[in-house]
Amino acid sequence: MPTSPPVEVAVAVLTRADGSFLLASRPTDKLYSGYWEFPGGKIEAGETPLQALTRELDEELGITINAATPWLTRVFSYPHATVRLHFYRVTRWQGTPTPREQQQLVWQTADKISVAPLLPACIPVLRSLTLPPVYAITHATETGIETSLATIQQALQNGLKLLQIREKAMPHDQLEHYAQAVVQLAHSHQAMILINQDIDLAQALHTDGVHLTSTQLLSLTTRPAVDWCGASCHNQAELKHAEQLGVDFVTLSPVLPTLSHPDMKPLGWDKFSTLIRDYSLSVYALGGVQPADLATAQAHGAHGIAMMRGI
Ligand SMILES: Nc1nc2c([nH]c(=O)n2[C@H]2C[C@H](O)[C@@H](COP(=O)(O)OP(=O)(O)OP(=O)(O)O)O2)c(=O)[nH]1
Repeated sequence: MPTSPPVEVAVAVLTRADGSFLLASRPTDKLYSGYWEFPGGKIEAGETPLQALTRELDEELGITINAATPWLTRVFSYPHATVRLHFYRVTRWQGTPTPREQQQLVWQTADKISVAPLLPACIPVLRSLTLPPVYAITHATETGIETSLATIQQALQNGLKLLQIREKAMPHDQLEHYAQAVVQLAHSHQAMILINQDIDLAQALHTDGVHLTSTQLLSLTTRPAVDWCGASCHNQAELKHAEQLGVDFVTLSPVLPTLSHPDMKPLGWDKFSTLIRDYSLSVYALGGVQPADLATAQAHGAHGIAMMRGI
């Protein structure tokens, strides 16, 4: 029997400055009535996802979108249909969200959801929403350990929440000591810490997980047993494999010319956004990017930016 194409849906993660986002209960006349969901609805013929979202937020909440960036696209199969959800992050709007379809509205944070049940397709997205916009990567072999630890401490004090230890040329003994110090620093600031490549060390030091190299990613057929798993990607094949493996997020690089990989041709923002159009995982733009590039990265579909220098 031929399968029908997925129903295309545009969905808004309407986010306030404090990081909380809006959930709405589904009205009584709809399937899954009473379930909580992100505001949005089906994309009509001839509409782009953003046009549909603009219409839906006006109809459902009486607001006008001022700033929205593409985020994740996830396919989910319900018994009644398969849906493809085009998530947008909406950070600025005009008007106050007001229930226009007898729905209830509630502001929530990803780590503390107080309403239930959620539409099943929304649940995996909550994990992605806990990921911060900046992902820092260490380069202590270059700067020296003391400088690196001082820089990390300062960055943590300034709000850094996600860090990868990537010291490919550091002798193993030294790496263990350095990593121990970084884990302690990160955890004392409620930041997450991943280790590049070394799954055993990541587990031994009670880090939050591992960041796979692209070669390691392609060689794996099952996801490592860690809480958080990131992966480095440079092309479509790696992006696809990361999805199949079920990692939590990826970096895609190099976006711009970068000191650490001077021989690699940068993707540029257009190719970057083409590669991750309709992608289901959070993507950090990496390679030559600076804090000032965050808005550009998000406008091109990135979750955020990853940086070695510039933290
Ligand atoms: N709006 C929204 N829909 C979601 C989410 N998660 C999820 O699986 N869906 C599914 C449920 C539905 O099958 C589909 C959206 O359809 P809908 O019935 O709400 O669409 P609509 O507002 O255009 O309403 P209608 O014209 O069909 O009555 O997407 C979500 O977070 N928000």
